Amino acid sequence: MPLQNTTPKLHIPMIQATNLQKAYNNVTVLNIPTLTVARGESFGLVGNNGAGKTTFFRLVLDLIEATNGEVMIDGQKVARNDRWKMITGSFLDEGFLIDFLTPEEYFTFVGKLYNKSEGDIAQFIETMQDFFNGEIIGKKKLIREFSKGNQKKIGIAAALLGDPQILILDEPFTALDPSSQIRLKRFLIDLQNRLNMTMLISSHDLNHVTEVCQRIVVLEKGDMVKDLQTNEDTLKELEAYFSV
Ligand SMILES: Nc1ncnc2c1ncn2[C@@H]1O[C@H](COP(=O)(O)OP(=O)(O)OP(=O)(O)O)[C@@H](O)[C@H]1O
Repeated sequence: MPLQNTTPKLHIPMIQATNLQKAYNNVTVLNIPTLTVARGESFGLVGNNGAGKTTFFRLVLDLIEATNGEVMIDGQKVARNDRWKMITGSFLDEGFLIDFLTPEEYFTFVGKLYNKSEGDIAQFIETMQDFFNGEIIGKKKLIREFSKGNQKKIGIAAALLGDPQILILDEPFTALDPSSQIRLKRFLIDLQNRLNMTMLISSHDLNHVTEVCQRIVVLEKGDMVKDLQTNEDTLKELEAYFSV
């Protein structure tokens, strides 16, 4: 057997950013000298509007090109190959959806990308029923006809359809009703505990993000200004930081 197949990868960080910079019109909007996310870590990203959170996620997912530096997932440069895509699930915004399909058609489409059978997809939908709260399946509506919150649920579910090792969600709690926010929190914590899933989650809600993430990084104008292991003081520390 070739050596690379027998070498355990456990020592390689799940996500590694090195000298990562993004500039628009010569203005740097993100500057991360080095950042490592370990396997199974739940990583929360907070920061005011325009701090660079979505830009960072777009760079991690190779949706935009870095001005300098690189991101590696599972030891592979995201900008050089596709293998990391099979272990990465993500939902940043409704641009990820195909909104002229019904949710069922969309899940079938995404499931096929991950070689899922019809039975696998039906079983997956069943596991999401609590999160969907009876509002998504069997409605005979196109995704574009659903509310923003329900579109978000469809996108988050689709991100999980390929059994990812890494889940990247941009502001997943925004637009969800309070019951759905609580269900989503429980669901994410369960995925961490049961599957050791690595998570990157941005949020403007300091309560939610500190409940769900073991580590919180604060971005300010593109710079990482805090990197905290979550404990009982973290919420207070963040509230103090953001209070004006
Ligand atoms: N395509 C673009 N062209 C020019 N500037 C851009 C572009 N995309 C993002 N920016 C700028 O990059 C900066 C970071 O934006 P980004 O969307 O990453 O912030 P964010 O932290 O996700 O903000 P929010 O909390 O408002 O969603 C902002 O100043 C934004 O105006």
